[in-house]
Amino acid sequence: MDLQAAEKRAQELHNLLNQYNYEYYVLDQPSVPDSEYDRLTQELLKIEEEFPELQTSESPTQRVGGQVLDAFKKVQHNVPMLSLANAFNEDDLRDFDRRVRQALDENSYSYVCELKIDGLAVSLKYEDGLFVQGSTRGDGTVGEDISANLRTIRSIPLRLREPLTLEVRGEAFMPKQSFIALNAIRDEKGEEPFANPRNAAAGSLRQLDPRIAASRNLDIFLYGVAEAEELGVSTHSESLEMLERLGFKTNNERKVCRTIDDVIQYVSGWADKRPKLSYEIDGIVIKVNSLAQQKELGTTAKSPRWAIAFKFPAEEVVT
Ligand SMILES: NC(=O)c1cnc(N)c2cc(Br)sc12
Repeated sequence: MDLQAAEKRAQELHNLLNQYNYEYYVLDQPSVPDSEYDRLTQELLKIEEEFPELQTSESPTQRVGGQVLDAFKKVQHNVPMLSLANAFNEDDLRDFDRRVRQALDENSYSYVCELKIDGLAVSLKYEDGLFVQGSTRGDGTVGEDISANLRTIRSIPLRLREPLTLEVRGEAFMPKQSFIALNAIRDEKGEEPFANPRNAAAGSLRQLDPRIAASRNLDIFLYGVAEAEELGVSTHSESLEMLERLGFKTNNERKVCRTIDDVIQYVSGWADKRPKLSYEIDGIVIKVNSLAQQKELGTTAKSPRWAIAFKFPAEEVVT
């Protein structure tokens, strides 16, 4: 096989492996057995061994780098990663709604309710559809570059289904079963167990050796697009649909609520459903759906006026 033929076959294998990875890790609906995925991966590794110039960073074989970092670089967030004000009861939610209604010129607005994933907030940057950088929230304006660790999360696409340049936000987390298994291994090794899945996810993503992060079965839900209005999106619901169209994993437990009464009903419905989830949540995020109204409401020094987090009490993890 000459370089031109190798390049053509490598591109075919990238497309196949990216699609199968998407089906398995994002849709949870694999269309081929693992053996087929492994066979194609071996074929690509063989081509890259024979033609090293084809072993590019976007290759599906390059999710886990071998280089151990000395430290994490700092990353400036051009669009600040905000934190949410908290609500703890129905009165807090009604106060929030009253503030929204008073601040908006018009009375017609709706909310989107989403599960508040108990993990680590991260930002992912793509250029022309290729994953170029991933970072932690940090203090909201400066985070740490953990690209090498985030690349190991199989539900994060290395190449989007459209060649867009954009930044997306989400929550990386450790599924409950992975957390239990990890602590069992740590216990056998006489190591300190992680207190909860959130700490385990944060500890895993702060490893300087990406092979450790790769071994921790981390996952992610994306829930925001920075500067979505510039991409022709007018509501948060449409942002989530765009994320899905691009190949990201989103959390489908979400509801558009026309009134705060609907929000309260949705929130109260989730309190006792948490144990059934395969991941931990610590509340429900409620956002004004219209991006124009979000802009009209603006933000305080660190939190948006157009969103609030209803917090549940800490969940007891079954060990
Ligand atoms: N769906 C969401 O907006 C969402 C889910 N889970 C989280 N931990 C967070 C945190 C912020 Br800040 S937003 C958000």
